[in-house]
Amino acid sequence: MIEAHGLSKRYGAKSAVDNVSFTVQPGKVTGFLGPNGAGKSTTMRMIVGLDRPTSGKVLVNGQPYARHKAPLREVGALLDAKAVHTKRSAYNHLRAMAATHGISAKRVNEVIELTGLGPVAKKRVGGFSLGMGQRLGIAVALLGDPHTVILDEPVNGLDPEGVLWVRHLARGLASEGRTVFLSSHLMSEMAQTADHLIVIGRGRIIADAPITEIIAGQDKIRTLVRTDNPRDLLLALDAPGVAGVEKEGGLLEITGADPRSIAETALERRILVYELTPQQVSLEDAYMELTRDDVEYRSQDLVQEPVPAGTASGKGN
Ligand SMILES: Nc1ncnc2c1ncn2[C@@H]1O[C@H](COP(=O)(O)OP(=O)(O)OP(=O)(O)O)[C@@H](O)[C@H]1O
Repeated sequence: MIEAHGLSKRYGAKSAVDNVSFTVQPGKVTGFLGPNGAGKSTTMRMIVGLDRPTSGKVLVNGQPYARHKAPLREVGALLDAKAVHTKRSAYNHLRAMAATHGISAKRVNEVIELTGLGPVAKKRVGGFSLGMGQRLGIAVALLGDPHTVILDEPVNGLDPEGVLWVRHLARGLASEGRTVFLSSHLMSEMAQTADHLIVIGRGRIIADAPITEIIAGQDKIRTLVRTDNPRDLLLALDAPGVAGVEKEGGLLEITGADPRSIAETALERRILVYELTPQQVSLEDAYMELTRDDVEYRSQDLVQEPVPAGTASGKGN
């Protein structure tokens, strides 16, 4: 179990993590979801003692990470897949890690097998693809057979087969009763892997709930209706929980009423409807909506507004 209490991290004037509290339970995959720069890596680094909190604390199985006698057996983490000695082979890298933590050579072979590194285990890590490097990072995280596994963006650089493999691995580890904490900026990935989601934006928690609850919360029926008489249809549909907005050209966007009941109401009132399109709110849309104000850099911020001809600011005149 991981417990964060009022955890904050500032880098000078920059607040990377801002008074965050959450619990990551064993026996589940918990997804840590947020846009770039939201504070996921910083939080994960604080969990394993690589960054010192400015305030607050975080405990792993009841103790700060550094207090555990055999931390690698307690917590396995993939935080930066590139942080390896590039001249060593994957096997030698794992052997060296194992030797310094009293872990057997047998376990090294087990994790090589488990992560599918067998065919490249004797090759120099420097020549590894992003995906192979990622698998090596996961092998290191699993070396101590830890109760708690923390993986920062584990599917980064993996091909579809690799993504599936991480998904099965995470689910398998959780089914053995371990605490599994995975970060991602992709809702679609988390939706298929996690049981529980913690969503972070600009260093603050914006959602912390079982994935089923998050999906259910987004399950609003939205229907686009085109009619000759939008006003009358809106009046006729007026009921608690039903809302409608009139868009251009007789187009209505209706929430809270299913398409059939909209059609029935229109028929009763003899209002002509010539388009009726149920809209699916995808989980990805819901996530974008949830984090819209919490994205650190938006693509539009990076695009210069074009200046219409003849309205230049006077430069060069
Ligand atoms: N060592 C540092 N010095 C200064 N600022 C930092 C440092 N590390 C992180 N930050 C800033 O803190 C904020 C959170 O960064 P963090 O890497 O934790 O986010 P993230 O959610 O992991 O994002 P990403 O998905 O891009 O890795 C960002 O604004 C980042 O620029």
